Amino acid sequence: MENKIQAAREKLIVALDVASAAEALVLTRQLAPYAGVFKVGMQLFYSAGPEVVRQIKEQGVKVFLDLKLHDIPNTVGQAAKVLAGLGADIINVHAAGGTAMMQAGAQAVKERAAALGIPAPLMIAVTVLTSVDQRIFHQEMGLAGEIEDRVKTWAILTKEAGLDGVVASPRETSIIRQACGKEFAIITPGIRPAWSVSGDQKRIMTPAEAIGQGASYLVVGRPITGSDNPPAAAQKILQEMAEVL
Ligand SMILES: O=C(O)c1cc(=O)[nH]c(=O)n1[C@@H]1O[C@H](COP(=O)(O)O)[C@@H](O)[C@H]1O
Repeated sequence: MENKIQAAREKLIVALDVASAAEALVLTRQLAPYAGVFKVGMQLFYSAGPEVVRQIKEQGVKVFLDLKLHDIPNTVGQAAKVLAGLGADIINVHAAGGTAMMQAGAQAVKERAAALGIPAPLMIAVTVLTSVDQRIFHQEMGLAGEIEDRVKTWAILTKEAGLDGVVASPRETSIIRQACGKEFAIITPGIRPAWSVSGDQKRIMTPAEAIGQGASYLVVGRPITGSDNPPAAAQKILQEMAEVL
């Protein structure tokens, strides 16, 4: 069981959606025994600045820098180059930006990492956000068909563009795994243990279900960071993941 707990820890990403480096570092210290990766998103990065990436890494954990780049290829390439220099382990863009944009980001990251002599971060594309349901997809975004078909198409495009994986809901994981193979990284937010509230997330699954579908990593934020006892919540989720590994 100890091996399975360790394997589960490598797959658990805690979303540090907090407003300051101080709060992020307290959570990282408390939760590092249970999670191997910590996610710095827009709120934390915009308030604490790039330095927070290094501060979190000093705790001996990996950093997923979730800034979801989405712009013209040149702009994304230049921005990705800067982010690769911060030492993040995972960086992401939006697949909706298209092949040329994803390629520009991926190439810039590889070149910058090679120039610095550091391992290249995983370059990941966000498919359809987990807060989007079929109604929003059709009526507000004006997209036809099923969400899972769009996710599959974008996952294949992502792989063809030379990226390492995608962010998607756990509900699309098995379709992506089938289409893109076992080496392709699938990062799944929208994780809600049976004891937690769904909030703004729409396409959700429990930690055990997401692992059962073949997710490479699970992103969990509020069920852990918003609980009265974050380490206990993280431990409970880790246990649930380990039981099905
Ligand atoms: O790229 C992401 O990480 C992401 C993509 C997505 O489709 N859905 C999604 O929730 N996320 C992120 O995953 C985290 C989920 O947090 P909780 O809903 O609090 O568990 C947030 O930090 C989101 O920004």
